[in-house]
Amino acid sequence: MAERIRVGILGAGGRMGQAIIAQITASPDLVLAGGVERAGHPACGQPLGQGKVICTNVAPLARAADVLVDFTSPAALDENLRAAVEGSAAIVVGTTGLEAAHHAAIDRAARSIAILQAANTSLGVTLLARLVAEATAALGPDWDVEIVEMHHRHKVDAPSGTALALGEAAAKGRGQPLAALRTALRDGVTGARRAGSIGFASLRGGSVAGDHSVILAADGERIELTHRAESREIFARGAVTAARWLARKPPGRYAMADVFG
Ligand SMILES: NC(=O)C1=CN([C@@H]2O[C@H](COP(=O)(O)OP(=O)(O)OC[C@H]3O[C@@H](n4cnc5c(N)ncnc54)[C@H](OP(=O)(O)O)[C@@H]3O)[C@@H](O)[C@H]2O)C=CC1
Ligand SMILES: O=C(O)C1=N[C@H](C(=O)O)C[C@H](O)C1
Repeated sequence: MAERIRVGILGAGGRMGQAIIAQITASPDLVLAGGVERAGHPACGQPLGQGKVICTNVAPLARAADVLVDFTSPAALDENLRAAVEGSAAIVVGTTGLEAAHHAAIDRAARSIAILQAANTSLGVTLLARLVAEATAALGPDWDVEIVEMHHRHKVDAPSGTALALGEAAAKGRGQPLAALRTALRDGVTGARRAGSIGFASLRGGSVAGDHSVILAADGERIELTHRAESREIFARGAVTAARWLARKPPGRYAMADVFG
């Protein structure tokens, strides 16, 4: 039997960390190499697979794992990437709220290790992004693009990483970067809509796992492309599929579309 792939979980005590641990425990070809949490977290020191949850630094886990899975916070990314590079571990980055400097750090690390960054690891959203790019390319700039997302009351970043990724897909369909088309948040007397722009709206409440709609609106008609996550299991499943796929890949930056084909 082939060697099992050793997976380390960054943010092991979090909502996604727990959902991913459940998926790995049910996968005979994978083994938990341990986890990392923030100092003082109740999970610190608890046994996890072949290791335990450590709360000091990521380096020992990166050395013990073939692949790390990171669902933490943007503030943790630099240290997580550094540990992955030093430990020669691949890394799946699912954390959202990333800024240009985080993406530059991912690009640098991808020169020496395999990295997959995705704001949404579900199969449905991976396909939705492709459909959105095709739709905006086909429809042209007379169709206004608005992206609406709703998430649970605990979410800390807005717009969601997925909404921004769908915005990137819509902008790509128009052959432009999102930065050139994105509108500022609307509040007060905003003036009329700027032609060709892409708008975002974020709702927060309850336990919603993640809903995203891309609305394409023209004079007299409207298309709405919607994805609804019914639970975190779809993200966890995709993250584990990505980790398995990435574990033995050469250095480089990859996306979920590479995994699902
Ligand atoms: N790509 C995708 O498909 C998905 C992405 N996400 C994203 O994943 C991230 C996590 O989401 P979720 O699990 O709901 O959030 P949680 O807050 O439940 O989990 C994050 C965990 O990481 C820990 N953490 C935060 N910062 C650090 C740090 N510097 N070092 C070590 N541990 C740290 C947190 O500890 P503490 O509680 O002490 O802060 C917490 O236990 C978010 O950015 C979210 O948007 C979520 C779902 C799907
Ligand atoms: O924080 C969440 O929960 C989610 N975050 C991701 C995002 O920001 O897009 C993915 C998913 O929608 C759930």
